[in-house]
Amino acid sequence: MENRTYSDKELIKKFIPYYKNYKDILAKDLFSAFLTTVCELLLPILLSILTDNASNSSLTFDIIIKLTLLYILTKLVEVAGRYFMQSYGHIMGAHIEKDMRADIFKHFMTMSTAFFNETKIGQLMSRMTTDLFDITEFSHHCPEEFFIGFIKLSISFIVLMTINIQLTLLIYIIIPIMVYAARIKRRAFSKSVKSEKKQIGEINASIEDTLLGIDVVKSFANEELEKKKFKKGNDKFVDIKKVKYYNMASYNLINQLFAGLMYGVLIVVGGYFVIKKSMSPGDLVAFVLYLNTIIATVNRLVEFTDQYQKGITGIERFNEVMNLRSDIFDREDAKELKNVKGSIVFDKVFFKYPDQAEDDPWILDNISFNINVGENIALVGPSGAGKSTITKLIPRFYEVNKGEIRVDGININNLTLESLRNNIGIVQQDVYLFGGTIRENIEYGKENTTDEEIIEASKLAGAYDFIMDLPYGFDTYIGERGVKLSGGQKQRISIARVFLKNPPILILDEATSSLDNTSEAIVQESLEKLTKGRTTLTIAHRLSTIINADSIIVLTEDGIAERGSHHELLDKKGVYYKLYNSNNEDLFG
Ligand SMILES: Nc1ncnc2c1ncn2[C@@H]1O[C@H](COP(=O)(O)OP(=O)(O)OP(=O)(O)O)[C@@H](O)[C@H]1O
Repeated sequence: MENRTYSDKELIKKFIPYYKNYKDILAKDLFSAFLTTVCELLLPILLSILTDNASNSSLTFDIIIKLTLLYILTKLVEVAGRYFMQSYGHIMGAHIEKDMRADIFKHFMTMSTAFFNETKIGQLMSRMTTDLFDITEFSHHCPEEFFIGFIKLSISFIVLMTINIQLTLLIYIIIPIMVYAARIKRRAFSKSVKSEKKQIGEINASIEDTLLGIDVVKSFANEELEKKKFKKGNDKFVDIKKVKYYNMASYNLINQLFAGLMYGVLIVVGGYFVIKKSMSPGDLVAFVLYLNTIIATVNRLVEFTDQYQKGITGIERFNEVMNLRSDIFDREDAKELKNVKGSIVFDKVFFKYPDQAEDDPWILDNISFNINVGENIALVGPSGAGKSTITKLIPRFYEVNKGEIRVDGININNLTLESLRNNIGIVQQDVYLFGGTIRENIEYGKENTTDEEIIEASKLAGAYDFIMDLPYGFDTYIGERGVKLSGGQKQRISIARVFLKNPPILILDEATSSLDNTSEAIVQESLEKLTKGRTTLTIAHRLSTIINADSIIVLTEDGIAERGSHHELLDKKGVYYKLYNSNNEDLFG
């Protein structure tokens, strides 16, 4: 928890608004906690009365019956209070967890592509599960534990003070020393628990790494080396465990020593006061029972510091995520892109990815070109030249560093992201389909679609026939819960999505080799239909696409080398001609 931006107090202050909608549940939770605790604290008094009557030989059945009835009553209230406390506390926690999860999800949706490229999805998932769980537990246990602890220690103090001031003060002086010593050991214990978890994580990661790369291990006959590497981590695990258990044992030792000390004081000093008749035997019994409660409360509070720390760390990490601001957002005076025709201009564009160092060369270095309305452009060039980068800049997944990109003559930075992206259709090589039905995946292209529209779009995409052959047609589940689709089938579903969206601008990333010949032909046919009447930029790998394009842009690492039709470029006898004739596959990425 070193180098923290916010103190515990500031973090708790930021967290408190989450209780706002659940004040009534919190009040009920704490009231139940209060009832339970007070009832628990009544038991020593009942036993003290019983002992005093017994030692005075004044115990009667009448007293026993009254004490028993009182005991039953307090026990019933105590049990009921605990029941309500547990229910209300956890229900409030669940509400808070739901609200925080909704907030973090909403926030993720505002983040840019760069954020998701730079952040591991696993880490984000952990924030949505582990951190939120810790915060939920904190949200009700923290008020409950501190409230109960406070009531128990203060009521015990008041009751014991009315019995014997000196003895009470003697015991209460020992408590802070006990808390101090116990906390030191508890912290050391918690630290070793963390190291243990980290080590387990490392061991698991190393097993996973070796098993995933088992072919490489075997081909280098490196099994022994892997075993040695693994043994090191596995041995370290035992060393960490040793420290953990020593710390755990010392923590218990300290607790027992101090408890022993307090009981010792009670026997010696309490016994003395009983002999001196300034305390009755019943008072001594009350002291013993209250001391039990005090020690248990102190231990619980010290142990609760672990959960408290976890909760605070969770809140801190939650806060960190919520404080992240997307670097791509709508400008204050952003305009809607309406009635789009579809011309695209790159005007002296310089670009570097956000995670690149300042002195790294530009990925796009002063790139200028224009695509007229309805034109079909093929982008070709060697791998790494920046073809995909160009296509990511048009929907503003990243923003240019210098220069500007204009759609219909308007700088895209001055448009709302939603209106810009609504007018661009993207078909990627690697199609991602969401869990759910085929219909849901196609509908993703447009809200409130009719069955006719979905059927029409899938027919245009060449997907209708294979969908109808599936067990439940459009209602067939895909992915883990349902059928597995081939690469070509997935492509066609993603094309159907774009048909439904019907955008004036298209960006296509042509598949290189993942499709078999038949699928490729169908996909190609659907794509040709899709591009009709739309401004299209295709990262082209196939000669047929390149030849059919209105114009070819040849991108190399030094920028745009040439532009023209296939025949023009061949006639020019420049870069394209050389690459084409040398049959260099890199020409097409
Ligand atoms: N998210 C990123 N962060 C940093 N650098 C990146 C990122 N994505 C791509 N690059 C780099 O930008 C350069 C251009 O990559 P890009 O993917 O645009 O090339 P490409 O021409 O499409 O290549 P290919 O045909 O292999 O897909 C490469 O050097 C690549 O390493």
